[in-house]
Amino acid sequence: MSEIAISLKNISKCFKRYHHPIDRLKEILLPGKSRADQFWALRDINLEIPKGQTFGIVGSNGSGKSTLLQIIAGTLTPTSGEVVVNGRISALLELGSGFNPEFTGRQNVFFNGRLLGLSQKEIEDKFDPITSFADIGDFIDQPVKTYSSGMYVRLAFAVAINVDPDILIVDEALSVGDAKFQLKCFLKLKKLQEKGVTVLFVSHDSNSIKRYCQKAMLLNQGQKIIETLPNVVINHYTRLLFPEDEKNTVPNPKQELASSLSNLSEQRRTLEYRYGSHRGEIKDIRIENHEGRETLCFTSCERMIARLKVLVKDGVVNPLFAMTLKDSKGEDIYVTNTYFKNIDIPPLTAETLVEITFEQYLMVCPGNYFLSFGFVSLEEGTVFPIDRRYDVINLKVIPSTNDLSQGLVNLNSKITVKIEESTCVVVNS
Ligand SMILES: Nc1ncnc2c1ncn2[C@@H]1O[C@H](COP(=O)(O)OP(=O)(O)OP(=O)(O)O)[C@@H](O)[C@H]1O
Repeated sequence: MSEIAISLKNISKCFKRYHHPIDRLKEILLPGKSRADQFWALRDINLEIPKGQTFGIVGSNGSGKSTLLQIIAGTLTPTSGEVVVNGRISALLELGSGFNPEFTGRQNVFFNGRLLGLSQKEIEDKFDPITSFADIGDFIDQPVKTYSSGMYVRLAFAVAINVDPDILIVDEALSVGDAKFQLKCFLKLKKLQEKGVTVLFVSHDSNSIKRYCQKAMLLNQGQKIIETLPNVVINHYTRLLFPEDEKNTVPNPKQELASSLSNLSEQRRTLEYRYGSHRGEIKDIRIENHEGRETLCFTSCERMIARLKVLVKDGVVNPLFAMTLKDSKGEDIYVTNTYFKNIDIPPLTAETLVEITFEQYLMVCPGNYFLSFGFVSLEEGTVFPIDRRYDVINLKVIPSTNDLSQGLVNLNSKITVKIEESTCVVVNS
C-alpha cells in the first residue's frame, strides 16, 4: 500500500473565458473559431501528501485553491497532469456544491452517502450520528434550498466526517458556522487526525492553518510559491497581502541581518522572515532579563525587555511599532503595538534614530517562542510595512524550580490546600 495519500504531477488547469455569454453559443453554432480567452487557473502544480498528514492550502482570492481541491476531489478534470488519490475522499467544498437543493436534508444524506460508496445499510447506521452532529432539528425533512448557510454547512460537515473518509477535504466552509459549531468541528477534526485520516484544509485564517496543519502550501496566481512548515508559509502569505511597492525585501536579508545582529545565534539568523519598503530599518534588537543582562533564556513569568533601535531613512507621517510573541508552531500568543496601546508617535523625519522598548512579563509556560517586530506606517487605515522582522528572536522559556505547571499561558496560580481537621495549611506561591 502506498504511503502517499495524494500525488499531483504537473497539474495545470485552463478555463475558457468569454467576453459575452453569447460568444459561448456562437462558438458552438459556428465551430472552428475560438471566441474565448484562455485563463490558466493552475500551472504545473506538483504535490505529494503522505497519509495521515493535515495539509493546509493558503492563497488570496482567485489564487486557485478551490480549483485544486475540486481536481483532487475528482469533480473537475485538469487540463494536463496526473492526479493519484489513495483512499476514499470526502469533500466539503464550497457552499452550494454537493447537495441537491430540491431534496430534503434526509434525502441528501442518503444521496451523498451512496455517491461516496456506502451501502444503504451503512448510511442508515450513520444517519443518527449525522443528524445529531448537524443539530438542525426538523429541518432535516425540509428541502435544502430552504436552509440558511449555517444549517447547510452543519449538515454538509456532519455527512463529510461521518462517512469514514480516508481523506477529508475542507474548503473554508467552517467559517460559516457559529463559534460553538466551529469548536465542535475542530474537536472532531482532531479525532480524525488521531485516527490517521489525511486532511486537506483551505482557510484564510492563518492561526487555524498553524494550529492544525503539519505542512502547508501557498498558491498565488495558480502557481505554487512555497510548500513547507505552516508558520513559514503564513509569513510569505502575509507579505503577499501588502501593496506591490511595499513588498521589496531588504536587498540581502541574510547579510543585513548578520551584520546588524552578529551576536545572535545561527538558528535565529536562519529563521527570520524579513520584508518591507526599506524606508526605515530595525537595526538592532536586544533582549534583556530583569537585571538588564542580554539573554534568550527566561524563567516562566520572568520580566523580559526588548530594546529596538530603528533608523528612519525616509519621513514617516504615522509610524507604528509592533511586537508579536508566537509559540513553537507559529501561533500568535500575544500581539501588541503602539497603536493598540494608544501611544501617539509624532511624524518621523529622515535620518532619525528611534529607540523603542517593549517591557513585559513572560506569562507563558515553558517552551520555545518566537518574537517578531515590525515598523509600519498607517496611512488612511492601510498598513504599509517598512521593516517587518518575523520570528527574528527565538526565546526559550524554562520552568521555575517550584512550578512544573503546563499549558500555554502561565497564570502563576497560587494553590491553597486547607485540611479542616488538622487545620494544616499548605501554600504554594
Ligand atoms: N469555471 C470557471 N471558468 C472560468 N474561470 C474560472 C472558473 N472557475 C474558476 N475560475 C477562475 O480561476 C481562478 C481561480 O479560482 P478559484 O476559485 O480556484 O480560486 P480560490 O483561490 O479558491 O479563490 P477564493 O479564495 O476566492 O475562493 C479565479 O480567477 C476564477 O475566476
